[in-house]
Amino acid sequence: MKETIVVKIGGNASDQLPTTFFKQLETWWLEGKQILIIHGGGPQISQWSEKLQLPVKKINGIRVTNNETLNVTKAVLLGLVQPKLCQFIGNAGLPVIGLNASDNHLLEGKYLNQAEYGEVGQVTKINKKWLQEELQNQIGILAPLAQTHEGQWLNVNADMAAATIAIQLHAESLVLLTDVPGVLNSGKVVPKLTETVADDLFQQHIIKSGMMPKIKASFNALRNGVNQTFITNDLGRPGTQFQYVEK
Ligand SMILES: Nc1ncnc2c1ncn2[C@@H]1O[C@H](COP(=O)(O)OP(=O)(O)O)[C@@H](O)[C@H]1O
Ligand SMILES: CC(=O)N[C@@H](CCC(=O)OP(=O)(O)O)C(=O)O
Repeated sequence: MKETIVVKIGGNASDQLPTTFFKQLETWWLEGKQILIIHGGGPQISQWSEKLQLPVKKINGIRVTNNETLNVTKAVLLGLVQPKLCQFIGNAGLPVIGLNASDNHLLEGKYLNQAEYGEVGQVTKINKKWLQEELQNQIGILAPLAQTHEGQWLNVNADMAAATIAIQLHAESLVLLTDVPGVLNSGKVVPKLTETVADDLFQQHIIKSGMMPKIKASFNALRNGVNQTFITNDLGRPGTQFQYVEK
């Protein structure tokens, strides 16, 4: 079976993708790898929520989402962020398809903690067979939303969605592309990060906010069979590589 690479692009990163991003995608594509991109859009959702005078609240990097925020999230991710990314990648001469949870039951999910976060979920199941077929012919760009078995849409943190999907696809690598060159400690990138060191940086409040779901997602992926996980702002540089030590 072809090697699969899952790349998550944060909302900040998606507005200013460097040439190296498209070059690396092209290299992987020409090498015959399957590529799935999960896109975020957090800053864009916050911006539109503010314009619409809706509350913007995150707990540990997870957006508290009521029904109105859920509608804004769907509109922004599927109406603004995803088409723009498809356009950029298509303009780079690569075959691409935009995807969402409702395509052939692509992403099923369940509530994370409705009392705390509202209409927020985690991915529980993917339509792997159909997705693998789609990825044979084109690069997939998928939004981080899921649907419950009953059809209720859920907002999913894109880092967490990317990790679960990478696990279910038995991906070789998961790359979290963001607006910082890796996990930073005193202004320097930590090149290799174990869970013990990550816990320590978290206790010291050096790892916080949007970095928290990324750390959790990266170790979750490694624990469950993904061979390599990275956080970087440039696909040409490894940034921080996560190291899983079995306990
Ligand atoms: N130790 C850390 N190293 C680097 N970034 C950190 C750290 N702790 C918190 N952050 C924050 O995490 C942000 C990346 O998360 P986020 O804004 O959610 O990005 P994305 O939109 O790519 O998911 C960085 O811009 C930075 O502000
Ligand atoms: C539940 C939850 O937090 N969902 C995220 C989905 C988008 C996202 O994760 O975007 P970034 O990767 O750009 O942060 C949100 O509403 O912001």
